[in-house]
Amino acid sequence: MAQPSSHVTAPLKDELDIVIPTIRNLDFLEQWRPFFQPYHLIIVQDGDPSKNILVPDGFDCELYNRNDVNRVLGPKSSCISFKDSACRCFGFLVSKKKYIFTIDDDCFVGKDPSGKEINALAQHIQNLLTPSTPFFFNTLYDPFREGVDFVRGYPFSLRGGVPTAISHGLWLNIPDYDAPTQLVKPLERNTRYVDAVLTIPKGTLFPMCGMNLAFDRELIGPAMYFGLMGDGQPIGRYDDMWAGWCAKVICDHLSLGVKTGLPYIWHSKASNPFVNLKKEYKGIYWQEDIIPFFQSVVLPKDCTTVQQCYLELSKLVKEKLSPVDPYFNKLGDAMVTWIEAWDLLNSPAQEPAAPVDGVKKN
Ligand SMILES: O=c1ccn([C@@H]2O[C@H](COP(=O)(O)OP(=O)(O)O[C@H]3O[C@@H](CO)[C@H](O)[C@H]3O)[C@@H](O)[C@H]2O)c(=O)[nH]1
Ligand SMILES: [Mn+2]
Repeated sequence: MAQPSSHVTAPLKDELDIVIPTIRNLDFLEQWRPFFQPYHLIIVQDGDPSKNILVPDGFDCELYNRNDVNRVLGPKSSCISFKDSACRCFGFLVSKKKYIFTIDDDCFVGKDPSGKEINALAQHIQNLLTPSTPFFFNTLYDPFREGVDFVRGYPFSLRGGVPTAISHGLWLNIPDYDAPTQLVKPLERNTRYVDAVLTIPKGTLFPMCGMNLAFDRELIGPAMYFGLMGDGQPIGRYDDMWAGWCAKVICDHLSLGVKTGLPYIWHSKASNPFVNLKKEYKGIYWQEDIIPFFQSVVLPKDCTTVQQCYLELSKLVKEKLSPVDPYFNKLGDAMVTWIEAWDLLNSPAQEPAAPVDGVKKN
């Protein structure tokens, strides 16, 4: 039984937007109502814009469909994917808030081992508001959690940590497996609740999943581009992975932190593994070249903003990865278009975007 909304806190309710990419009705919001109702939702409707997406009453939300994306961005809309969850990054563009929480519409409220419902949003906020420790590993995990601290031998000069840019949550029930793994393990369910939050060490990449993810938009927003995926592209379902690799390299360069672990959500996967295999198979072998590329990236010292780092990265993507496939030339150009769109929509003079074809509901 969901907690009555009167008993649920709503930290940062005016500084955080919830971004949901969707191709289906959003009934799942009923279960999240106690946790999400105080917040503003940005819904990015993918696929056919003429399809009517039902949103439960009582949520403060704006819904953007593809017609809105094209209207708001004009020719720059070419950088926003179509028919892939990558479209969610349009919501990151149009938000005006400091924090973003993005969640998939087949993710539900999880329960911790005591049976208590998990307020995933509050845990992400706790992760983002406390420092990360990428330069020296704390063996008792996140030292800024209640009841934990730095262990003996941890340099005092490093105990201040660094600002946290990304909070990566996990999933009970259906784990975020790639299609081959899901095909050979169709019945595997994640029942393991690990009560830990870890900073991902500097110099280490990780597979960022977009289904239960929060980030500080002012610290790392311009790097959270989910790439060119889906319709018309040779690859899909690597949207969040691409953003995670780019963002982690930039976080390392700018001394920002990335945390993974709590909170858990309950994932009841809606997609088909055979369809997924067709979308992601190129990514499965391309990533054997992509990962060494990101591991080798050294950004110039004079890159001091996320945008500068990202534009430098786009040049390296075109130079180093286009021999893997010409797609990376197109992706490198789309990365530049994304930054142009980001700077356009986030310049002080810019009026906030608003859906016209989509709907604004209060
Ligand atoms: O063409 C599409 C397909 C889906 N969406 C929306 O995106 C999310 C994720 O879709 P779904 O839950 O069906 O996919 P999964 O296989 O469970 O998860 C994948 O999605 C990414 C994580 O977010 C990652 O690639 C995989 O983990 C839902 O909200 C769909 O409605 C879409 O917008 N367009
Ligand atoms: Mn899913």
